[in-house]
Formats: sequence, C-alpha cells, structure tokens
Amino acid sequence: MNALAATSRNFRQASRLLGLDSKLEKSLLIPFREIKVECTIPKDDGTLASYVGFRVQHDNARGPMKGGIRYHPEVDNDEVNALAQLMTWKTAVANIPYGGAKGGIGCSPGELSNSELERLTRVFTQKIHDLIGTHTDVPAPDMGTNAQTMAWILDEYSKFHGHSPAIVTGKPIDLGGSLGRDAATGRGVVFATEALLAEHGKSISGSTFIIQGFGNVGAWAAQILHERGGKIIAVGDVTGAIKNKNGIDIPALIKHKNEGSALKDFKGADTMETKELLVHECDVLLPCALGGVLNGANASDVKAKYIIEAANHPTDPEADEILSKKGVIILPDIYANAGGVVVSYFEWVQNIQGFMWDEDKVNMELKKYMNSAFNNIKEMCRSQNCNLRMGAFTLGLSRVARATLLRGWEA
Ligand SMILES: NC(=O)C1=CN([C@@H]2O[C@H](COP(=O)(O)OP(=O)(O)OC[C@H]3O[C@@H](n4cnc5c(N)ncnc54)[C@H](O)[C@@H]3O)[C@@H](O)[C@H]2O)C=CC1
Ligand SMILES: O=C(O)CCC(=O)C(=O)O
Repeated sequence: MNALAATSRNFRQASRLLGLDSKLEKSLLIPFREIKVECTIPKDDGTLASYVGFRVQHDNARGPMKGGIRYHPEVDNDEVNALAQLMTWKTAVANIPYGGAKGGIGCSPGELSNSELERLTRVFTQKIHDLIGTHTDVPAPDMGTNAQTMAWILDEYSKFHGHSPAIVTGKPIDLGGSLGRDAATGRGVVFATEALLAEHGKSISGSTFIIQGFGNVGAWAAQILHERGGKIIAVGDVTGAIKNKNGIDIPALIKHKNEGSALKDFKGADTMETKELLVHECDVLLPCALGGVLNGANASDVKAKYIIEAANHPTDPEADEILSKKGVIILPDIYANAGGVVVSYFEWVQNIQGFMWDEDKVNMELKKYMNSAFNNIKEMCRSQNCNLRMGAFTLGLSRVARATLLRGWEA
C-alpha cells in the first residue's frame, strides 16, 4: 500500500471512531493546494538537468501550513501528499497553531555538488515563492535537506519579499535559527520514549535500543538515549548496519560518521545484514529513516516490544495489524517525531518577536509540549477505547475538525 493510501486509511478509521460527518471527512482529506514545478539547472559540467519539485499544502484551519522539504529519489506527488496530511494531524496533536504542508524534490542529494544543490534550491524557491509565506506556509528541513538548504531558501525568498527570517525554520542560528532545533526531533523522540516506557514501569537506562537511520533524527536520538544510560545495540543507515550487544559507543560513532566514514567501518561494532536490523532482538526499535520499512514481509519477525516511529509512516497498515496482534506497542509518528515541528514553532515565534530564547528554555518547553500531547493521546485512547495510533489520529483530527467548523464550514 502506498503512503497516501495508508495515511488516508488511518484518517478514515479515526474519522469513523469520532463519527465525523461524511462530507466534512471528505473535505478534510482533500489538500488545499498541490504544487508541481520543473526545476532546471546547469550542472557543474555545463549540461542541463531537470528535477521535479512538489509542495503540497494540506490544511490551514488551525494556522499557517507547516512542514519540511525532502530531497530524495523516491519523492513523488503521492508521497508528499501523504506527508503533508500527516503534518496537519501532527501539528494538531502537538497543539501548535499550524496546519500541514510538505515539499520535496525528486533527486539524489548525495550525487549533487554543493553548488548544484544551491542552484536547485534557489530555482525551486523562485517557482514557489508566491505560494509560501511567513503567515501562509513555512518550510523546514526533512530528509536530505538541512540548515544550509533553509538558508538558501531564506535568501532567495527575501530577494522577492524583503528580509524574511520567519519564512523557514531549521535555519542556521546566525540567520535567526533557534537554539535546540537541530536536536529537537531526536530530543522529542527521547521525551516520547521516556513517557511511554514510564507508563509500562520501564526506563531508558534499563532498555536496549535499535536505530535505523543515523542522520539528523537518528543520530540525535541515539546521542540523547546514550546520555541517559540507554544501551544502543545496533544502528543502520543507507550504507549498512552494525551491532554490539554490550552497547555501541555513540559519541565515537558520531565522530566516525562526521569524519566521513561509513558505519560498517566503525571499529567498535560488528557488521550485520541490513535486513536483520529491524528484526533483531531488542526492547525498543526506532525507525529513523524511510517510510514503509515495517511491512507484511518483515512484521511477523519483529522482536522489539516497543516501536517508536521517529520516521514518518515507517509502519504500513499490514504491519500495524500484525504487530498489534503480537502485542507490540507502537508510538505513532504524528506524536513521536513532533519535537522538530514544535521547536520550529518556537523558532518562528522568536523570529516574529525578534527575541531569542536560551537553549534550556527551548528544551524545557519542548518537554512540556511532548508530555502534554502524550497525556492528551492517552485520554483519547481511554475515551475511544483505541490504540495509540488511533488515539493520536482522533486527537489531531478532532482539533482540526473543530477549527474547521468554528471558521464556518459549509457542506
Ligand atoms: N529532520 C526533522 O526535523 C524531521 C524528520 N522526520 C523524519 O525522520 C526521518 C529521517 O529524517 P532526517 O533524519 O531528517 O533525514 P537525514 O537525511 O538527516 O537522515 C536520513 C538517514 O536515513 C538513512 N537512510 C536512508 N535510506 C535508508 C535505507 N534505505 N535504509 C536505512 N537507512 C536509510 C540515511 O543513511 C540517513 O542516515 C524521515 O522520515 C523524516 O521525514 C520527522 C520529523 C522531523
Ligand atoms: O519543522 C517543521 O516545520 C516540519 C518538520 C517535518 O517535516 C516533520 O515533522 O515531518
């Protein structure tokens, strides 16, 4: 099942649980606007190359639309549509005053030079600058993009609209980025993990973890789990996977990666088959890379007791059903990885106020938002008699539906 079908299925299930009016249900699913642009750039060798860029603006009932921009070869309209929809429910679950959007360009960022990436980002921004805005749609980083990408968007957008630091979040600190945003998604994942484990009488320091993806989200989650005494026994990325049953030295692994070396060449662990990573024995599994990695082909072999969805839609509906029958507890993406967009909200607020917060305040506020969302989801689970995914979806959906009705929706 593709990402859009899977996301829409979860949405419909939540809508039925809430007993939403069928016309309202239909209207909430349809995106506000779908943008598709051709981005043609000169390559360093003088040839021309063209890439397709997308921005899907899903819903703005609760505020400006918000969501990352992904550079990855698998980016297509359906994938971006699904991710935009997830952002609408995620911002509502986190209870921040935003709607949802997502963007992306179908490209392999690792195969483009820095100057090619800059040209591509600037051309993409030129094509969409009239349709995004500080109070309409605010992009941020996602897979394959980072603070530098946001700096290029800010600069290009500002040529048309004047200096506009709040047009993107996740930008460099020197351009108005927030302290703590780089680590925020990983830190939020750790707060979420802590809350879930505590519910079950467990702790980070008494648990073993496996992490798929060692980029922004995976590496920060690993580092913070490690600082809190968690034992990370296996890690994988696009280049391979490694394991050490005594726990991997995460600061050393981050240093190794930052020196440009592949995971499999890390001396403090043994290599393992990448397909074994997700089904290896552990307490907590954290998918921090692509969508759909837990599916009908591997779900019945998963041995983790808890899955924290740090990636967006890592579990497809077939796997969801198999895992739930096995008693595996899944903390859904629209809550588990919301720390990034929560601190993006803090960044936007700081830009609008022209006042910078210190990092302790950012992290403390992030913890408050994550804990409050967790408690709200648990209340929904109790009142709807449902699992955590449906608890999060019904929470997000009910908030968006209420805002839509209050604004005067008519069938
Ligand atoms: N960056 C952010 O603030 C947020 C990111 N997310 C989600 O978290 C996930 C990861 O995003 P980032 O860490 O930002 O991306 P990133 O580009 O920094 O890192 C991605 C990681 O995934 C690995 N990867 C890629 N393909 C893989 C494969 N086939 N098998 C195993 N590993 C693979 C890469 O090697 C890399 O380590 C995505 O699903 C993204 O949508 C969610 C919320 C916020
Ligand atoms: O920080 C943001 O605005 C969006 C982050 C994002 O794309 C996500 O949560 O999936």
